[in-house]
Amino acid sequence: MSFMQALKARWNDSASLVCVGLDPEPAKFPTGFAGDDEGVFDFCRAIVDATAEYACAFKPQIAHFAALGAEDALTRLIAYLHASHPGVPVILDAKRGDIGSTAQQYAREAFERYAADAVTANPYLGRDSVQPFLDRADRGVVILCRTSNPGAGDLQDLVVDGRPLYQHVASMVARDWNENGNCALVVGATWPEQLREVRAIIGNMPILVPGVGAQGGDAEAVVRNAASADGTGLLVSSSRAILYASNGADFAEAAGRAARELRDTINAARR
Ligand SMILES: O=c1ccn([C@@H]2O[C@H](COP(=O)(O)O)[C@@H](O)[C@H]2O)c(=O)[nH]1
Repeated sequence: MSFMQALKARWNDSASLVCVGLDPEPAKFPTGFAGDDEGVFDFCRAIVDATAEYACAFKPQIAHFAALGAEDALTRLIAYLHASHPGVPVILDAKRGDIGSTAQQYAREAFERYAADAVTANPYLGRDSVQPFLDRADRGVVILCRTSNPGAGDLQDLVVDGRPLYQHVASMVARDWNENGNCALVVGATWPEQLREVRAIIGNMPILVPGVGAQGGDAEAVVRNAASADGTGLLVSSSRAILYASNGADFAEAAGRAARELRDTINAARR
């Protein structure tokens, strides 16, 4: 099954548009979890088991593992996700993109080494820098369009031929890059107006929406402005607000509760 087929099936089966972000930060772990490979894996596994029921996808952020030298934990975590929660797609948030020969290695890293179902990619270098990902029709390519951070507009809003650059990215991906039907876009929850504009450009293509929770985005506005015609089309991603909902012994239950509450907030807005 391809990433897009798996995502559609999971939206349906879970009745959830929540993507649980996995950004391990040992300083925020509860007592008893070390910052080494073992501790990172054990913490993330507990979070995954507590939240899978409410998740349409998981999104491990590669820098949070690599900075700790915990790449083995990431490999084991994705293998664990596939084995214990089959059917829940895994998006590796790596924001890759480089000249073709290097991009090929990034594609191998995401899809062979880590066995991710999809990867985030940066379109700044142009189509050839993303082509090795696009060529993998069975895997997803989630392309940065209008990011959630405060400085997103510095470059992404620059007006080119009468419209902002992020709208060109949206059009180009929807019209030209999505030949294999395996593309999605990233648009931050912190920009509801831009979400609405992007949805109008791209039809039903999925949008990964980080920025609810710790970054303050409004989940209801995300759904109102950017759900697709059938009420899906979104992966509303939250990391810290779920992972660190409690740093006590109840951390996993608190994470499950936070994921469930986000799912319910989103679903109330879908009706
Ligand atoms: O525009 C973007 C693209 C990616 N991210 C990533 O999502 C999570 C957000 O974490 P929170 O704790 O829910 O704020 C993180 O991994 C970012 O690297 C993003 O925030 N914005």
